[in-house]
Amino acid sequence: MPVEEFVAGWVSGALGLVLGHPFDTVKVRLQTQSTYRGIIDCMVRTYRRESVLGFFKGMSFPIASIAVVNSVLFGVYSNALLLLTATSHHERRLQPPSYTHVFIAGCTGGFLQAYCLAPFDLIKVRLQNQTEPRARPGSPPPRYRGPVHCAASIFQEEGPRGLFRGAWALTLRDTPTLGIYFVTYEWLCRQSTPDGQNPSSATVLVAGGFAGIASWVTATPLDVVKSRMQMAGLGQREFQGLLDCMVSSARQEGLGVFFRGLTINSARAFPVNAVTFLSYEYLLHAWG
Ligand SMILES: CN(C)C(=N)NCCC[C@H](N)C(=O)O
Repeated sequence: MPVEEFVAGWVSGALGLVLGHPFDTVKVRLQTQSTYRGIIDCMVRTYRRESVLGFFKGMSFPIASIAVVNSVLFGVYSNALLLLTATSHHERRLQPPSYTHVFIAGCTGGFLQAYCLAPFDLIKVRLQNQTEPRARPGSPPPRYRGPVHCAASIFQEEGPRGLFRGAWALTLRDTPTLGIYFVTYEWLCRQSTPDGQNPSSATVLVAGGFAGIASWVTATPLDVVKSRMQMAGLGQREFQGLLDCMVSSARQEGLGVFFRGLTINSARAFPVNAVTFLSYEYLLHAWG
């Protein structure tokens, strides 16, 4: 089993993550808290109350976990294509796989990464939603003191299964949308690259960016549901399950609720995924 894809997936994912985390914090807050009037209001209030550090809350755990999550995604994707088409990454420029194979391999990568991602994503979302400024003498401490304390508290208060809160919504979000992600990327690369050649860096950047946008646009409704289910259990709203979360959110806030965070998600998706694909292709080429 080729391992380069796993390593390239890890490095490229980490670069994209640091770039996109501030946008991700604003998105999560818009999706789960109804107190903000929009993106700018959320950014201004976060900055005023928590300084620039507020945008980076909850980033340390994803950085640690991206090694597993992104390498599983890219590694499983590439190895699934190897199984389906009997071609390695380098051979695929001369013998491009069908879009059906790309979609199936992307869905497989998405499905498996969702299970690795679930507990890390839960902790990230819980920490991102803490709006308290950094601890000052006399001010009440935030509920979670950091990622390890957050994981331990969830384990104690909500049980081991609590760490997988929202995992089902996450799996439903990631399985088809990662198929869309890789199909969009492949399609855009093939449109602007002569047969048998490697796509240029500019093509990879644009195709990666639009692959990110296409996948996040389709992922946003289930992303909202996932974030809300992850925040349930904190003594706020409780849901009976995924369907209950969808129905009660739509009843109380209208159908528009499923598109919360769409703009910021798309704005974040372009640079994050442009950098992710560029570094992924670059590393595989360099090791080639
Ligand atoms: C729609 N979904 C779930 C994705 N496209 N996932 C791939 C993640 C890529 C990058 N780390 C990001 O956060 O955009």
